Amino acid sequence: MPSIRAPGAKKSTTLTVAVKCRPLRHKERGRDIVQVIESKEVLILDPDLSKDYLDRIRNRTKEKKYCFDHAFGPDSTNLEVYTKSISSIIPEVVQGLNVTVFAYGSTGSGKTYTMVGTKDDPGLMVLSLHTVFDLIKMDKRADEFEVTCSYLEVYNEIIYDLLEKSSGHLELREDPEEGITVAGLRCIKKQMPTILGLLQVHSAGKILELLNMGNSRRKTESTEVNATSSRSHAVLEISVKRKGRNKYPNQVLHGKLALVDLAGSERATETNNAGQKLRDGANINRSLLALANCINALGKQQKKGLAYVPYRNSKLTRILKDGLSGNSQTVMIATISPADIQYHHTVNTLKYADRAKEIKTHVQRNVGVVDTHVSDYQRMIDSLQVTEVCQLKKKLAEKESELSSKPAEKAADDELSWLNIISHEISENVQERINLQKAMSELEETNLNNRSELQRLDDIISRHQAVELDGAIVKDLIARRLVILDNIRENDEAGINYQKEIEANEKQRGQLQGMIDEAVSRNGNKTYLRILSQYRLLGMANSELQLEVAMRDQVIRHQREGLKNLWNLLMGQGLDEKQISHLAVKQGLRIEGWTMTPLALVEKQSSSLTSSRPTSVGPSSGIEYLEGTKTCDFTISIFKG
Ligand SMILES: Nc1ncnc2c1ncn2[C@@H]1O[C@H](COP(=O)(O)OP(=O)(O)OP(=O)(O)O)[C@@H](O)[C@H]1O
Repeated sequence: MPSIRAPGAKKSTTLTVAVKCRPLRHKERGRDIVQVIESKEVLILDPDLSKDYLDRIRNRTKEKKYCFDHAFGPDSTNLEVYTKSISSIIPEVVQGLNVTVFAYGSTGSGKTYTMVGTKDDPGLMVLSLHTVFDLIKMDKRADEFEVTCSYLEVYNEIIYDLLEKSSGHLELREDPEEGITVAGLRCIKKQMPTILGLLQVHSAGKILELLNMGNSRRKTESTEVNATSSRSHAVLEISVKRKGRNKYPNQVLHGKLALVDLAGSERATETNNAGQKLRDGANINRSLLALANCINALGKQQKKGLAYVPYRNSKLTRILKDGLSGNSQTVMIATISPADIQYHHTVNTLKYADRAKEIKTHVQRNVGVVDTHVSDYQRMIDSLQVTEVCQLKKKLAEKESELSSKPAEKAADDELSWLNIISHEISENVQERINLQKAMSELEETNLNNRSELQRLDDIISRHQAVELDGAIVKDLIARRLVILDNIRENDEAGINYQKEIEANEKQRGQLQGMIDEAVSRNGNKTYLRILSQYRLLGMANSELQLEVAMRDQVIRHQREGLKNLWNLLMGQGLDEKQISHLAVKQGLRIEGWTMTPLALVEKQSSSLTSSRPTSVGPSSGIEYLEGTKTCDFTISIFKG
């Protein structure tokens, strides 16, 4: 019997921010200027000792104080950080919720130490993994669990697999069911109670072994501040699928835990590096800049409503999208150094963390079904990418080494490697275009919502003005109207920039294509050309499939919207669960996952729902104007008929 899913309850939660100050190192010059007060406050003393009492009372001091959810001093262990700020939310992962933990701070401030740790002081990645396995072992129900683990790094805006010895470049995919995924990323799988899977892992210990191997593959460099500075952003993802044996047998709860060790947040110039290192710095900062922009926009969203969040501006922010805004309970660990020479970095990190406190996420249980058309489709594309394209790449490499062993063909060889680079650039160019087009359509959607809110506001303002009701209300509504207009203007400006980027991207595509066609027409090596054209054709086919997937995502989003309206309509009629189920049965439909009556649901979701009472417009507008509408959020999935 075909089925639809009942609306799921969403829980709004703010980002948890914890600060950890590392100990002053023996070799470190300078003075300790950080004080942690009552496990919540962080006081940064003025690094300039020459300031006298008078300067201080004239408020010329650079002393600063911040308050966070948790603050840990130099004596705190990783276990303490874990127990107080994370351990309570890890069990949610086993219950189908998403959790994201990321460490942010300047180079040498202790991010890797906190996330990975040492043998004597294991880090948050290790402690969380143990908890996940322990929780599964202790589970009393007869449910089946599947735990998979992947570990990647983003270096110079390229994604590498840390679980692969020599990983190629990996690409991001957007799946309407799974969210952002990385095609071709190696996943270590453990199934409980039956152990199946390609790569079997019998315990957390085995995964930890692989994790250590992955860490040793991370791109590190010696900077002036840190001898083994991580130049990349590393993301460990632990995914837990739980399949019920008795109730809803084809229902799967899918929780994800993402643990992120970011690269240093310092500016490239300040690490006094040059050449490749400087390029690393610029690219690391491109991702971190994008992250800062997203955090700003998300903070603004709490105050202003529908601000556009530019997740698409970097690989890192695309990967972290769910963790930052969407369906995730998120913890930020801001790491700082106590040294006076690090004052500016420390204050920058704390300012950033202070802003992040404002971010709200909306957590919802991820419920799926065992089999879906969508994931089949995605798997098909991934296998095309991973197997066929990889095989062709291998053949190409073989052919190239064969050619380079013949001196007479050296010129052809050079030409061929050049062609290879160009082919890769074309594929990157297509990816970028898809990304830009999606960003454009998201922007348009945001502005569509802004415009409809504007329309509603205008109607209500004119109604209020007509009957000359309370002037204060009209004043508030007009102020809100200005905020919305401001949002629309900013989004329109961002749209113009995206449009320009799309045009530049198309121009580059044309140039690359022209170069490759010319080179191919000049090259005489028939075998190579055959393989190359096959490779390119496959690459094109893959890109086209991706475009189709992007368009299909859009359709699914609209279907989701349609179904949401349908539920709103049903609930607006005041029907109860029994009546709706009865209607559904008559239509040959089954409703899955109903755990409470729609009325109870309406009450639970009081922030987004309205009954006959008016409700507020924006998250903090304090204005009430919507009348008599009921709305609710829900999830849908695609079922085989
Ligand atoms: N809590 C701590 N206790 C003891 N030593 C620490 C602690 N935190 C960090 N350290 C030490 O400080 C140094 C820098 O730490 P780490 O490499 O973790 O910094 P990072 O923020 O990851 O730097 P980068 O961004 O350059 O990779 C290391 O030698 C580490 O062992």
